[in-house]
Amino acid sequence: MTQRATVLLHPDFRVGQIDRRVFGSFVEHLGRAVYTGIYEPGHETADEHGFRRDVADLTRELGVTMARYPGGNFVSNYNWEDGVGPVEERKPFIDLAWRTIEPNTIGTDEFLQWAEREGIEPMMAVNLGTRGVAAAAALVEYCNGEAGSRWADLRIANGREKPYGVRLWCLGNEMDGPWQIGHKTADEYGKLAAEAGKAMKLVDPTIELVACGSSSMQMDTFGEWERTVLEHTWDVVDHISMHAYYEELDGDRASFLGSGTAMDRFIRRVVSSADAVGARRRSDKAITISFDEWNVWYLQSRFVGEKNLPLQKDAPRIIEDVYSALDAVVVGDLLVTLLNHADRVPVACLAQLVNVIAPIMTEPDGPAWRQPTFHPFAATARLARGTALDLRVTAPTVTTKQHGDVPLVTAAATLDGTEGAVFLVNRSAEPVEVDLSHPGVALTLARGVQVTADHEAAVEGPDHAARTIAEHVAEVDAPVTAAEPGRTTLTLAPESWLALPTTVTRA
Ligand SMILES: O=[N+]([O-])c1ccc(O[C@@H]2O[C@@H](CO)[C@H](O)[C@H]2O)cc1
Repeated sequence: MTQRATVLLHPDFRVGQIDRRVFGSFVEHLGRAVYTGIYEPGHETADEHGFRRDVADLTRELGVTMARYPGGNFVSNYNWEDGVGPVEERKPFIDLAWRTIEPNTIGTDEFLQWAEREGIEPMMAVNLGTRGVAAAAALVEYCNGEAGSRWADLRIANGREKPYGVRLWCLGNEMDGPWQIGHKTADEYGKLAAEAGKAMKLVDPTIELVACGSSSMQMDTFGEWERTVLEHTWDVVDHISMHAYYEELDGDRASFLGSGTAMDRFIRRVVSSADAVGARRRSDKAITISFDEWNVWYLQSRFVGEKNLPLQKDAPRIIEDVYSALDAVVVGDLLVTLLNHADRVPVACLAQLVNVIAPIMTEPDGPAWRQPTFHPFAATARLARGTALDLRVTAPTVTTKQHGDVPLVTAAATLDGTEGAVFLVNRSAEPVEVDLSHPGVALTLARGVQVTADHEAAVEGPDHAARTIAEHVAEVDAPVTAAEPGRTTLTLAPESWLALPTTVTRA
């Protein structure tokens, strides 16, 4: 018998306004993200600054609103001063995070000017691994200061008069992770982050600060880390970070397809941890979440075994995961989860943008192309505007090894005036009938985008990616099987993600 789910939608039931920064991404000095990724002078599409036009065009098509830089693990041993000033005077150094010789050809100015040209809001991270308060405050002054002080004047001497006005700042990266250069306990990090943040806001009171949360929900210190860090930083920070990567392990497809539920629980737990600190302090402040690293990453199954990286130079090929259509369905489902938490997750970054666990791939001196995961992100960034609606979803569940019971159908909906979008995921291997109930509301569902999962391992290179996309990503009519006033029935394809533009009018 066909499985059924119900989704109740009403324009008055709302989660919250969607912050466009939730469609951010991430450019780290890692592998080929920067060199031969966004930047490759001599490439046939390179602009006058040496940045690849083909990559920038795909970035625009992807709909990325914001980009985090320069790390990631990279930032925890980075001296930002080494990456500014005349390029010919910059010295290479050993990036200890990825054991790569970093030439310092691209630094703060080059990145910020690229982001500005491409209309992307930058999100900068400061080094709280090997450095501290003074270097962090100096970098804010370098980026945002007006003429008349040392670091702002250095920026001007380096050819940039106007302050960049970088609004979002990460206080370090994954400082709870033993792999991090300058790894700290929650107390050590919390105290340092509070002081660095205080100094940074004294330089520019308009900035927003992100404290490091846990590197994943599986960290032994998860929960206690958030509590301790927020106790120290409560008065100075605006957001706490979350990072999560999901992968299919041992062919356990059901758990992998349930990743969005794991992300949902992770968000609820971090919100609870933050609110518990606030409650104890009798504070009305709502700390929000910067989910500044999320994606599918074959981390345990591939990367962890390859962690003893040899020292390399010239932008080595590391962490260049190749994605399947199944991965794309999961990415779409993770976006559904983020939309459903629009009230507490204003900032998120798909990690990363180019070549490194990325929706966009390049060959040096060759083409740039989309991975299957490109499409659910691009469609969501394009369609999800205005307010996220608070849906009521009733769906059959499946018991998974990793996450226990997870629903077989997930959904999100957004509304901007009378224009909206509905996002639906079927995690089951069978078709599912969804009764979309919209009492008192006339709903039209237009042609949208569907991704259906595949069963093959992804193969490197543009040809396989193009074939997978041609076979599994399609523009489709809304799969409506019945409609009556206040109720529309749709059939969702097995293991699929669907985005449909809607118009919503009160009947
Ligand atoms: O679970 N792990 O073993 C693990 C290891 C590294 C790790 O790094 C994070 O992911 C990297 C790639 O985006 C970023 O540079 C860093 O912030 C995140 C998780």
